Amino acid sequence: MSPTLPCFTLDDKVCVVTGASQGLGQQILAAFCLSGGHGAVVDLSLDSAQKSIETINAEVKEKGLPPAKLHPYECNTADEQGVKKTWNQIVKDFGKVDVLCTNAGITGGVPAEDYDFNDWKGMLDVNVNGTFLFAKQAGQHMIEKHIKGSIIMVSSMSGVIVNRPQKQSAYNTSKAAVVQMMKSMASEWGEHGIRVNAISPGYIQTAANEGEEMEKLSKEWVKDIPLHRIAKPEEFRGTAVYMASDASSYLTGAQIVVDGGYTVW
Ligand SMILES: NC(=O)c1ccc[n+]([C@@H]2O[C@H](COP(=O)([O-])OP(=O)(O)OC[C@H]3O[C@@H](n4cnc5c(N)ncnc54)[C@H](O)[C@@H]3O)[C@@H](O)[C@H]2O)c1
Ligand SMILES: OC[C@@H](O)C(O)[C@H](O)CO
Repeated sequence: MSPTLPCFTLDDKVCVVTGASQGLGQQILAAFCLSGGHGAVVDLSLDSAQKSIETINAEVKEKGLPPAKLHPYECNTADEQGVKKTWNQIVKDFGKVDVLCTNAGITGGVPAEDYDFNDWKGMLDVNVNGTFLFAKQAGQHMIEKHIKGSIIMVSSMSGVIVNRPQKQSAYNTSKAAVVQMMKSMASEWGEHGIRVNAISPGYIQTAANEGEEMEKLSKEWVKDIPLHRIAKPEEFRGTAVYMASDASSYLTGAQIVVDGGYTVW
């Protein structure tokens, strides 16, 4: 491997990533493990979390790097009791947590005038409440154990702009809320040396954007993207490692929008 700045290392850091069975979350946890970290895969199914671990381990091995310690956890991030139980188990298994990335999220939407209230609440429950529940556990743990940790919230460019042409008011609202949550927690926990930041991606080639309808939409989306393409999930690895590591030791309360330029207009 080529040398890089030592401050980017995550040697022996324990990293929890929610929704890490696939897509962006899997790439973020893989990046942490390739940088020396260990971690927890939190997702809705134990089976998919285990498969994700196998994929990450295979890449770490292929690159000749030291093996990462990885454990799967089945947890709905919107379930308060489930989150507490999972968090306690993670701390029992690893002894501590240095990095949390709240990535689990759902997408989709219908015109606002037709939005079923239960669907609206369901979106906010996962994207906002699920983020809060995990961040709260991490904040408590890091304060109590005097860990100068890093919390990374996955928001979206949809928290900054309104996407077109698809109508997704609940999703956009949820992602804007995540940014304010991130800033609020950064302001409260800075005195403990805990940093809280957000990655706000543009369109990524993941399962969330697959299917015939999405194919059609993506032809519209690329017209507004200066780089003229949808991102690959691995293109967020660098930003995640930067935010998790000492490379970003003075960064808190910040949102990095990684969107191929979509929000320049
Ligand atoms: N794909 C994009 O274009 C895009 C753009 C901007 C932001 N994002 C955000 O990135 C994050 C990851 O998206 P992705 O594209 O990889 O999606 P994805 O659907 O491929 O993966 C999401 C993962 O989260 C898990 N998950 C969903 N709800 C959960 C819950 N309640 N509890 C635990 N796990 C849960 C899923 O099982 C899945 O493994 C989301 O927060 C999404 O909003 C995605
Ligand atoms: O499927 C649409 C979503 O991926 C979403 O709009 C994304 O967050 C990009 O803004």
